[in-house]
Amino acid sequence: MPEALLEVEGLTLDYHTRGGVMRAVDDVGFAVGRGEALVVLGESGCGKSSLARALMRLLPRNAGGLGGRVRLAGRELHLLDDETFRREVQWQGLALVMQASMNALNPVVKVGEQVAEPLRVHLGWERRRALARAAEVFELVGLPGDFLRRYPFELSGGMRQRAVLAMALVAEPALVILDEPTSALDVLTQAGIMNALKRVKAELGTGFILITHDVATSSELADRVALMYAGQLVEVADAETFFSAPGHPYAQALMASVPKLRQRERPRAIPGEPPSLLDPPAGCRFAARCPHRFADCDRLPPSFAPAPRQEVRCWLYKEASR
Ligand SMILES: Nc1ncnc2c1ncn2[C@@H]1O[C@H](COP(=O)(O)OP(=O)(O)OP(=O)(O)O)[C@@H](O)[C@H]1O
Repeated sequence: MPEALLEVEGLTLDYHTRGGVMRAVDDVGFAVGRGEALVVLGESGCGKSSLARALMRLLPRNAGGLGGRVRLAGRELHLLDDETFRREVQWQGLALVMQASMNALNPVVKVGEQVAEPLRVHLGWERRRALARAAEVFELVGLPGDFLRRYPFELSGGMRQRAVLAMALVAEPALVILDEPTSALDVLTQAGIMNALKRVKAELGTGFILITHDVATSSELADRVALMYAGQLVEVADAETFFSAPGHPYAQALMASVPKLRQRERPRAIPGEPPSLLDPPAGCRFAARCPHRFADCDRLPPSFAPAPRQEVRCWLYKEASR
């Protein structure tokens, strides 16, 4: 991995619900190198958006128990108060493109003004300079400069998504978190957005955390993959290793569930359901669905077995490394 840009250790986030306290992000740790794209992959409800919210401190009212250490370019973000975090880290350090944010653009404000807003409001740039910078970023993400003067309803879904991406990039953050950036779009539009992201990555050296449930999308941009299951990471590996030789039984099952061209075997669904985050099992969270389950899996939670290119949270690997 290149020099670490973002280092996350022991990140946790709880929600207070009627049914009790739910730990949606449980002891999550990973690193993202400079200019690197880490894909956080996992099925719906496993805690991916909660992870993004925890990193950006954009928490709903019923959230609590935000814990862990987050370092960005060596700066200890967890030691900052909220006010300093918003002023000094949001937009310039870390920026987030939230799920469905292309539908959250203000309908009565021209797109260019909205994209320039982080520069004007957070960095105090005057309007003309901010709009000129917005025009540069528009071009970078593949939007014609004259679209600055359009209203959101005059743009297609893909164009609006590019505009939201431009807004995240406008203050040149070191790292952008993208939560399901293409899930509401058709495949051609998705491909266009992924190409725009590749271009930004190559030209600006921006780091990315791309959150998705879609294996095909993830393989487009990923340098490394972090696979999430029931609130925890279960595998962190470089992309090539993950896609060619997934280690965790859940990773293997996930890859086997993806249809592939010219494959004789049918895609296999993963039987069963993930456990409730309100009452997760004491041992491995995937044990109930795992074809390789043995006695230890139900009794004790596995920790990560470290390996240079692939870390796996599974007793099979712990046993092997003993
Ligand atoms: N504000 C909240 N209050 C209570 N529970 C919540 C809240 N937000 C999310 N959850 C629950 O936390 C768990 C993780 O949700 P999260 O949205 O982070 O998952 P996800 O992997 O991003 O899924 P999706 O892709 O469907 O959004 C889920 O069980 C969800 O129902």
